Amino acid sequence: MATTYQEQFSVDGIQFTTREAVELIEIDNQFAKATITTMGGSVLSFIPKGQKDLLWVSDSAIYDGSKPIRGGVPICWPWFGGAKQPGLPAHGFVRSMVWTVEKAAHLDTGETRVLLACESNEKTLEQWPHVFKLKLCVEVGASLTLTLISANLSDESVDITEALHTYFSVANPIGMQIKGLEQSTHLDKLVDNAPAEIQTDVVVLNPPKDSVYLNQTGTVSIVDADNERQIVIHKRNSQSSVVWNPGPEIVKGFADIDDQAWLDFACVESGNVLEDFITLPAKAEHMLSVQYLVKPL
Ligand SMILES: O=P(O)(O)OC[C@H]1O[C@@H](O)[C@H](O)[C@@H](O)[C@@H]1O
Repeated sequence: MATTYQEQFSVDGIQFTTREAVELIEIDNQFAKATITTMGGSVLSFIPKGQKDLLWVSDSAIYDGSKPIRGGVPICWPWFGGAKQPGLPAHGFVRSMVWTVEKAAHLDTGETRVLLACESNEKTLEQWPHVFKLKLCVEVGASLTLTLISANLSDESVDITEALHTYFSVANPIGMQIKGLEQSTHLDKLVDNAPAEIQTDVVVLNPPKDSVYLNQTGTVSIVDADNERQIVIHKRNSQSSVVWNPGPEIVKGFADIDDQAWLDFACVESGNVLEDFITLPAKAEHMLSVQYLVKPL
């Protein structure tokens, strides 16, 4: 009989469970609780001790393995947004793959580290003809750190776009401030990626919003005022941020988001998208990393 993950990584505070067809990794340490799924290598929940969840997952999310779970931190890779060829999935294919757990352990600091991975196979090569391995290192402590490592195992250089498509749980997205995006070139996806005016003032979310901020490398902060907290996003090797909330009309087109649920989240995504693409030379690796932490207002 095959060894289960629970047998392989037997340690208090790291529990492997299932919900329908989806495998979950439940972490509980002195700093926080977190839930990760092997479906798409996505973190679904991060609750620092004494605080509310930073992440939002839809009440109508689908757990039968047929599609990515709506919420948490889906990984868009090897492309962000629509595919260049018709018939291929938006935001790439790794969010629909079942990832492998390579490591799961507590560190001497009391934090927990889980390493997940996925790699090219016959099906991915049909969609994207490049041999790759993708690793996600999840570190659960007082903050949540996600490090995505893209390895190009082929003999040719390849271009990728990517994003950690994070759904943050917020008390009220209407009029919410998102700091750190001012001064960046900004494209409006709601009007065919039209270049929008560079904003000199702090971005205020007025759903619907679907905006890409290019050449944006600095820290971004979500002012979740009604929860009396600020969610801080520190980024490494990320040139782009994306802000998305469908608002009351567009949300109706999403079967796995309830009509009122746009009031509960804001996606603030970190990555390298559109013209901020990454060229990965043959056999090279690229690392994208984010750290999410909560500060009182
Ligand atoms: O429904 P999906 O494929 O998860 O995408 C959700 C949204 O993801 C955002 O990143 C895009 O900017 C939006 O245009 C898109 O609607």
